[in-house]
Amino acid sequence: MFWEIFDFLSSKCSTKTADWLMSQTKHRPQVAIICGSGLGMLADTLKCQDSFAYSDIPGFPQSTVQGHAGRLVFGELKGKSCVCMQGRFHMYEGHSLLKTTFPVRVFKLLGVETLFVTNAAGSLADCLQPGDIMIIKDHVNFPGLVGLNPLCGPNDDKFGPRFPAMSGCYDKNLRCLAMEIAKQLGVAGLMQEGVYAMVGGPNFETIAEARLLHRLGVDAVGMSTAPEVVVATHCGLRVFGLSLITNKVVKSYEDSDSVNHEGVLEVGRLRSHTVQQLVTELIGRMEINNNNTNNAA
Ligand SMILES: O=P(O)(O)O[C@H]1O[C@H](CO)[C@@H](O)[C@H]1O
Ligand SMILES: Nc1nc2[nH]cnc2c(=O)[nH]1
Repeated sequence: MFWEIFDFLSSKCSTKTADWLMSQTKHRPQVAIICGSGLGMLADTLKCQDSFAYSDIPGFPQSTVQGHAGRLVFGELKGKSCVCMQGRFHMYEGHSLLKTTFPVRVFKLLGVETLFVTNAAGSLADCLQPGDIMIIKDHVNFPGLVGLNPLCGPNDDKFGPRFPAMSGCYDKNLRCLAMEIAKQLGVAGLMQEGVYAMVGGPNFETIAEARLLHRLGVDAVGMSTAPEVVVATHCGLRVFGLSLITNKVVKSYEDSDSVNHEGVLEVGRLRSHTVQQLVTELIGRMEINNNNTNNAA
């Protein structure tokens, strides 16, 4: 009963929100971008903007984290129609996973075909330094592995199947194109592919946790992204993801470094231009398949 009410509300709500947005803007986005902590400047690249505070959008959750402005920006980028979330929702804010991923289904209903997810993350791999950019090749969804998954509850067949495959959820062609663009922009030295892991947060890792993640083969860790990608893949969106490495995760008891959110945001500011260039070129050069038949509407 509980799940039935929840599911009904989610499905109805996303349709209501998408309809409201379509009544307020002429943009019909093909691409959606979710900005990670300190990466909200990605929206500044959009031309002919229509912008909405989350608090004005029916059904939208509210951002509570510093570095997440809480605005949905529509606009054009290199001839493609885009929508950009300046601020995402995290599980640790107290949102249900249905709420943290709610915008993804709204994007599907708006006709979006490709989702760009970005985040700030700590590095566990020795070869990833603060300021580097990791193209996400795959993820480990730790909350998902223990049942904290936005797809739990009755399946909404309008969006996708009960048991969606997640192998290949980060599009290989887009990953290759991103590396090619990085070479042309002269920033290939900052970039490599890796595995992102989502943990629940809001605390950063203990040293024992950091060592565990490292041994498990995780390259970068954060507190977001995986649920959005699961929901996007479930409803057939193509996904590209990148992590801006904002800090090294402390793995040694001898190391006196410690991470804080202000430092995370600062690295975002320092790398804003490069991240903007990469995303702009990638969106400009990627093919749109127009395979969002919008059959979830
Ligand atoms: O994942 P995004 O939203 O980029 O933010 C990352 O940065 C914050 C910690 O500084 C956490 O919210 C973590 O998930
Ligand atoms: N969990 C986690 N999230 C982050 N976001 C940015 N840096 C970090 C980090 O070191 N750990």
